[in-house]
Amino acid sequence: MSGQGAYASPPCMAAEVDPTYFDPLGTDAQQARDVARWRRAERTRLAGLREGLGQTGRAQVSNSICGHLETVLAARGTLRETVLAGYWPIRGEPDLRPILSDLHAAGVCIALPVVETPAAPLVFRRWMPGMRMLRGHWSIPVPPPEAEVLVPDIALAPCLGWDAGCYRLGWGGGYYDRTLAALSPRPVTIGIALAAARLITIYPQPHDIPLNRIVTETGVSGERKDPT
Ligand SMILES: Nc1nc2c(c(=O)[nH]1)N(C=O)[C@@H](CNc1ccc(C(=O)N[C@@H](CCC(=O)O)C(=O)O)cc1)CN2
Ligand SMILES: Nc1ncnc2c1ncn2[C@@H]1O[C@H](COP(=O)(O)OP(=O)(O)OP(=O)(O)O)[C@@H](O)[C@H]1O
Repeated sequence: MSGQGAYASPPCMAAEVDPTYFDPLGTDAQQARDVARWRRAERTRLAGLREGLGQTGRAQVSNSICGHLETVLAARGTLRETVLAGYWPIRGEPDLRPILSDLHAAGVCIALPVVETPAAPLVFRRWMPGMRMLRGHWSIPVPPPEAEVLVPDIALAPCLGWDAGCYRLGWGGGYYDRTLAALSPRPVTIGIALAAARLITIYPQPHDIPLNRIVTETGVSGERKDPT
């Protein structure tokens, strides 16, 4: 971009007239960059934390999470014909495939997220145990293109980090936030995380959408209700 007219409005010169002038937009941009840098460092640390558990530790975590998740879902009554979005585990994420298979056997429609367009909302496609999977964006296994597109009633979102406000830190693509922003009504959202991945805050930004609950290997967070 060059020359005048490339911007929607002329640059703000107020600080040159009065250096103490507070430019809220400039400050927000700096803060957003600081948060993005902090999040990148936290993602590396939190991925290492999960790595450090080893396969046996991660399997124990996955087992316990499946148990707590079962309790949370059972409290919702029958889920027959409900669409529940899970995920195919990557990079040490808790493996919920056993519970997804059980739910499928109980008549729940299971969907998995697919990045069909980068930097756009996720698409959810129907999954069944044993289904042929393809490698999608980021090499994540996804159902084939002929699998039915579904809209989830409940979405499980894997979290690298989380906070007490039920805010989620993911892999940095912004995919769940974009997806939840585009869905109306929003699905019930359940974050899946390691207890030790709890942060004091993820420094929520305007685009961050909190989840309704977080399930870890040690239990279930209180429910965060959506504003009505
Ligand atoms: N198992 C699983 N499936 C999932 C997700 C997930 O978190 N776990 N997703 C949850 O969203 C979606 C994929 N998420 C992705 C998140 C980031 C990038 C990515 O390209 N990351 C960049 C960094 C981005 C940045 O920092 O600006 C990279 O690592 O180069 C790709 C996919 C859908 N499927
Ligand atoms: N609704 C949205 N519209 C446009 N851009 C968005 C939206 N939500 C998030 N983003 C972009 O995505 C970037 C990454 O967001 P964030 O750090 O919250 O990712 P994340 O939640 O960790 O990622 P993921 O959901 O993919 O695991 C943000 O800097 C923002 O620019």
